[in-house]
Amino acid sequence: MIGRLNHVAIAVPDLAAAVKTYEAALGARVSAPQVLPEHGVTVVFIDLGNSKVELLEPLGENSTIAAFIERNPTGGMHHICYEVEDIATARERLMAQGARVLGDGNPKIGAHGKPVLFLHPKDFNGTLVELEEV
Ligand SMILES: CC[C@@H](C(=O)O)C(=O)SCCNC(=O)CCNC(=O)[C@H](O)C(C)(C)COP(=O)(O)OP(=O)(O)OC[C@H]1O[C@@H](n2cnc3c(N)ncnc32)[C@H](O)[C@@H]1OP(=O)(O)O
Ligand SMILES: [Co+2]
Repeated sequence: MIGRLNHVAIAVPDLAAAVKTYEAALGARVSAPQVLPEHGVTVVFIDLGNSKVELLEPLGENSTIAAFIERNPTGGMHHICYEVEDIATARERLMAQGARVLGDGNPKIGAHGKPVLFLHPKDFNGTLVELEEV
């Protein structure tokens, strides 16, 4: 079911500062920021050729990642995103296995304009898993 690694996401308290570090220290080519109120984050992507790094900063009072940044003030690894061919089939299989699909349980459109789902970290060895349909 899961295919390629689409991205690894790092939550940061200050996106502009993190972008500067990645550009200056790692020579990263960073995309323009995307403000995504429906996800409560602002994100940029670093294209690695075979995968991506997503840097994300809380957006707004009730950002989904506000609590994460409170717990990890300097930021940290936030989630891993695997690609799936069909998000509805993936959702059925996961629910049949008793995995918790987060939010209202329905896919949302993610930063790449594709449907995404999130799975509870407690069901995947402490790692927040995102699935993106490709
Ligand atoms: C840009 C769009 C999209 C894309 O296209 O790529 C994105 O990536 S959007 C990214 C932001 N959106 C999300 O993360 C949505 C899914 N996340 C959630 O629903 C919540 O963040 C959460 C996972 C339910 C956590 O909620 P939170 O309020 O932070 O805390 P809780 O107290 O409910 O946490 C319960 C438990 O889980 C641990 N936790 C929280 N976040 C993570 C994490 N990122 N990785 C690992 N573990 C995490 C938290 O520490 C709690 O553990 P205990 O204290 O042991 O109970
Ligand atoms: Co993501």
